[in-house]
Amino acid sequence: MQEQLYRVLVINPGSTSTKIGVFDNDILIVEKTIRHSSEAINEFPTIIDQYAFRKQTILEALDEEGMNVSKLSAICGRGGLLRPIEGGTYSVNEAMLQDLRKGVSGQHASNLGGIIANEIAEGLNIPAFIVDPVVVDELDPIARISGFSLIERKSIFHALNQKAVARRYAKDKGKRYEDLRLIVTHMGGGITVGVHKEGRVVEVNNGLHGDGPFSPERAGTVPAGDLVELCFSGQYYRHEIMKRLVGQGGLVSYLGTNDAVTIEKRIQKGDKQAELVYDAMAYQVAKEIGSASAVLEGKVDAIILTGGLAYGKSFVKAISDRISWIADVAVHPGENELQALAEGAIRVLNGEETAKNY
Ligand SMILES: Nc1ncnc2c1ncn2[C@@H]1O[C@H](COP(=O)(O)OP(=O)(O)O)[C@@H](O)[C@H]1O
Ligand SMILES: CCCC(=O)OP(=O)(O)O
Repeated sequence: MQEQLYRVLVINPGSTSTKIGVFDNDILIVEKTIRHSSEAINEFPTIIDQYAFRKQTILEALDEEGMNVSKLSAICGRGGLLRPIEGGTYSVNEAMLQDLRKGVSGQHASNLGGIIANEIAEGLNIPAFIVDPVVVDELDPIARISGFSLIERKSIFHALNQKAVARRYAKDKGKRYEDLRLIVTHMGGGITVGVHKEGRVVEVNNGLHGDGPFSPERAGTVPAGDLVELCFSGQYYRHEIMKRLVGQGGLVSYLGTNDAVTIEKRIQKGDKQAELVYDAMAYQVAKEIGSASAVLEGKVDAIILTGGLAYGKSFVKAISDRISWIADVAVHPGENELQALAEGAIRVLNGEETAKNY
């Protein structure tokens, strides 16, 4: 019997890029990454204000590739900051759209994934899905304790790619993901270090506006008392401080750009400040991996480095030199997110799974 062909458009809005792919079943036939400078992104006061710009970017990219959208079977977007939920493929519904528009758990570009997928799908009368959104929550109870009873730690991370890369690593080693103890470090616009203990992410830093290493555009953990003083100094509005932490934090705040490639060039030309800050980011990532290894009591099968920053050889070396004593370091540059989104949609289209309801 001939296999049914499903053509799926996948949409992955990240903080520094919009990535799209078109798949015929699990075969990628079109892939496009559009990078956004921090200036371009910072022109928009809120994430939802980026909606028309991101959607237009996607439609233009499809047009450039000569892709006829009328042949699509479904559209799948990266899921955003919803209420905490278990992993899986979800149909986009009205409750989800409302929460994404509101930013019920915060503001991040991935909130636009489900919204744009739904908008294009509605016009074509086909289903829209999201898969493993950034709020997938498998934290152990102990990991939720922040040390301040009014504030609970949250699971906000690159769930889609961390899970996809971890599963791929297990498969390559001929093992089951559920049998491994891995530390997966996704290094993109945000950086998250997840402790994958036998198939569950029991500990991870909240890479949006919680804690962990600083990243190209996020502040990560900052000294709490000093932050409180700044908030009440009368110098800043709430939204300004938030923007300094998310969007204008990290590399952007020290060096004015979220682009590690530009920073590497500046370092090669002798820019000492760029060298110090870039190495400080590697140092903080290494510290977070060290603390993740304590969660696993030192019994770590492998440390996986992934995301766009994992293309940077000197950056990867600066981390590896500090942590390779813990376990083998596997480098998986870029991400598996487009494939993981397509596979999640196709599992539902071919009846292998039923889409979950939000
Ligand atoms: N070849 C490369 N070398 C070093 N850094 C890179 C390279 N390619 C991309 N990056 C950096 O990776 C970061 C973006 O990672 P990515 O995973 O694409 O982020 P996001 O999905 O959050 O937009 C940027 O700082 C970018 O400059
Ligand atoms: C909100 C956690 C996921 C994240 O930081 O994604 P980007 O690196 O794509 O911004």
